[in-house]
This record gives sequence, structure tokens and C-alpha cells, in this order.
Amino acid sequence: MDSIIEDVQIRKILDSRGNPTVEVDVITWNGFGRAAAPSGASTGSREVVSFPEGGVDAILSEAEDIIYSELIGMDAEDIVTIDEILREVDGTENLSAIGGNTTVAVSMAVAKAAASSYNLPLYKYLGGNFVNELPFPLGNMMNGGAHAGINAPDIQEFLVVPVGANNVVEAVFANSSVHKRLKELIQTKDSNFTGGKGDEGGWVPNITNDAALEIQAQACEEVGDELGIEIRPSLDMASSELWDADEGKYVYAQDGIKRDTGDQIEFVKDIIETYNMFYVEDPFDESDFDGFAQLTAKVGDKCLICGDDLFVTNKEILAKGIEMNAANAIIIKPNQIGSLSETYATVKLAKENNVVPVVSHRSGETTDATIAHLAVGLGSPMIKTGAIGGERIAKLNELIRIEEELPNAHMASF
Ligand SMILES: C=C(OP(=O)(O)O)C(=O)O
Ligand SMILES: [Mg+2]
Repeated sequence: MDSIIEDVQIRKILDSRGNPTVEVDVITWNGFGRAAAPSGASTGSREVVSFPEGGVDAILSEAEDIIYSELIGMDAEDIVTIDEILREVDGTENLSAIGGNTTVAVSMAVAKAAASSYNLPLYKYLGGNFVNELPFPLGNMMNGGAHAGINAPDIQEFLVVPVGANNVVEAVFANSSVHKRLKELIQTKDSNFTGGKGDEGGWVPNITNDAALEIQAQACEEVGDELGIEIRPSLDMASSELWDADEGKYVYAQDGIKRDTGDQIEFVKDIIETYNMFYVEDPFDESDFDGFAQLTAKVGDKCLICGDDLFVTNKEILAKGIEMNAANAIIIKPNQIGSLSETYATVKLAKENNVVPVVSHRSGETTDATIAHLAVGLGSPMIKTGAIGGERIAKLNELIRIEEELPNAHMASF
């Protein structure tokens, strides 16, 4: 009774790039849930479609009416059935009729309404009363590729992980300190640097990939020494964006270099070893399971090799990756697959097979903080959600609140 759905509202709101996205309210007899969907720029080709042609406006009134009539009177606790109904309402494999962003926002708002109906925060509703582990934040320091303008490095994201942090507060402030230090270090390499930032709040310098890697490592070491905790560099190479299928090469425009798959394996291996990388995401094109598997075989014992565009939070595609030992980590973005129950199934399969799930934001975000709850509630030992910027700190500050609430809170282990 408490969690019976009484009302559903869908509205158009702004995302951090100034584009429209959807926010959904679900009202139950005794609760309320609100969730918004983010959007990617370097999207994987096997992701569900965010919105149908015509964008948010095309679904607003029509989808609201259909979803409203289907969901009213249902129990918000029955999330699996509700997610199935959303798929039926859409009627396409890739959710292109009403959009994966619509279905995921409804799905997450339903879960939050169910939790609220019993006066529980979402992380506790999902993870139970024994949940007490906090994820390490992967902080975004410098942006390149599809998240930046011209003359930026080709590598999309220069990230850091404060692996020695004892709690979330220490971790998020360590990341913001590295971000500040990097601004100073960029100025020593790029005298014209004006402090410009990319989509995820990282700096956008006009420097080579090598120069960026060097100052990233330097900032980790200097700030780590000052704070007395280990901070490790990491990357999202977003290699699908670099891959030229006609040439069969990864094109590094900033450096004027092209690499075939063999060169790319050696290049990434060398970066991991030289800079003691903790984590490297999408080192190969989204279709290259074999390249992933070769790299994981070479360096998977000392570095997390993570699939984002490779897996697109899809359980079936992850199953293929597990079979091939393609990676030892997976990015979890609910809007890549379109519902919370399918996201949960993918995380479960990953954990059962020692593949580390990393709950993640998108480059176009809102101030919705649901992924902070998902990371804690689903037991993700890392969360990728930037380091600074309003839509990024919405999640980081929510993690600080969750940490304060949890009895016996401690950082996750790998
Ligand atoms: C967050 C990312 O970018 P986008 O949201 O543009 O896919 C990413 O590639 O990991
Ligand atoms: Mg990525």
C-alpha cells in the first residue's frame, strides 16, 4: 500500500551542456522519487538510443500519458515488472521509440519512490542494512578528445584515484587538490592557458599527450606526498573516438601519430608501466575484444583494464568479455542500457566474475545524485563522477552525506 504509484510526471530540464533531458517524478501513497537522465558525447554504438528523433519534445506529452496509464496503481517495489513494461511500451530492441533516457529516468525515479515509501535512502533500499563500503572517486583532471575543443590532447580523460584515502572526505578533497595543482603545472607547459575546462570539469590544455601524462603523474606524486596518501594516475582513452576503421589505425591528431592495434597495445602497456597507472578505460575500439584481451593478459595483474564503449552496461556483451578475459573492470552507466533492473543484472554478473564495476556519470550531467546511491547500494568500489563542477560535486557531496550516515563506514577494497 505504502508504495503504490499514484502519479508520474515527466518534464524537460537542462543538462550541463545546455541540452534538454528528462526528469521524472514518481509519487506513491507514502513516498516520492525524482530522477533525471544524463547524456554522453562519446557514446558506444551499442548503447540504447537516448531519445527518439525530435528529442525530448517528441516524447513529452505522449510518453507521459502512456507511462502514466501503465504505471498508476502498480507497486513501485515491483521494479523488474515496471522495467519490462517500459520496454514493452517502447517496443524496440534499442529503446528508440520513447528513448532509453526516458525509461531509465522513470526506472530510477520508481526505485527512489519505493525507497522513500519506507523512509529509506536509495542506497539502503538497494544494498540492505549491512552496506558500509564507500567507493573511491575517480576524479577527472584534464579533458581531451570529444570532451574538449581543438588542440587538446587526444586522450579523453586524465583521471586520478586517491587509493590511499581513509574516507570519502579525504578522497574528494585529495582529488580537488590535484586538480588545483594541475592548473599550476599546465601553466608551466602552456603559457597561453586561460583556465578553460572541458565537459567534465577537467582542464583543457594545449599540450601533447606525453606532456599531459607527465604533469598528471607529477601532480599525483606532489599532492600525495603533501597529504600523506597514495594517489594514482588513471585514464579514459575513449579509443573508439580515435579509431579510423578505413585506415585500421588509431589517429592521435595532436601528436601527429597513427598506431595500428599492435602499436596501440605496446603504447598503452608502456604508459601503464611508466606511470604506474591504476586504471585504464577503453584502450581499444569498442569492437576490439581481442586487443582488450591481449592487453589484459599482459598488464591485468597490475592495472584495471576497463570496458565502457566495449560493454555499454549490457549483460550479454559483458558475458562475451568474461569468456574472452577481455577486461577486469566495467563502466556502469544506467542510461547505456535503459533501466535499473538491467543495470543491476550487469553489476551482479560482473561481481560474480571478479570484474570490478565502476558506476559512472556521463559527460552531459544534471545535479541528480542517484549514481552516488547506486555506487554504495550496488557495491561498486569506484565511482567516476568528476572532481569539480556543480553537476559533479552533486554526486561527491551526496557521498559525503552517505558516509556520515553509515555506521562503521569504510572505503571499499578491490
Ligand atoms: C563519461 C564518458 O563520456 P560520455 O558520457 O561522453 O560517454 C566516458 O566516456 O566514460
Ligand atoms: Mg569512457
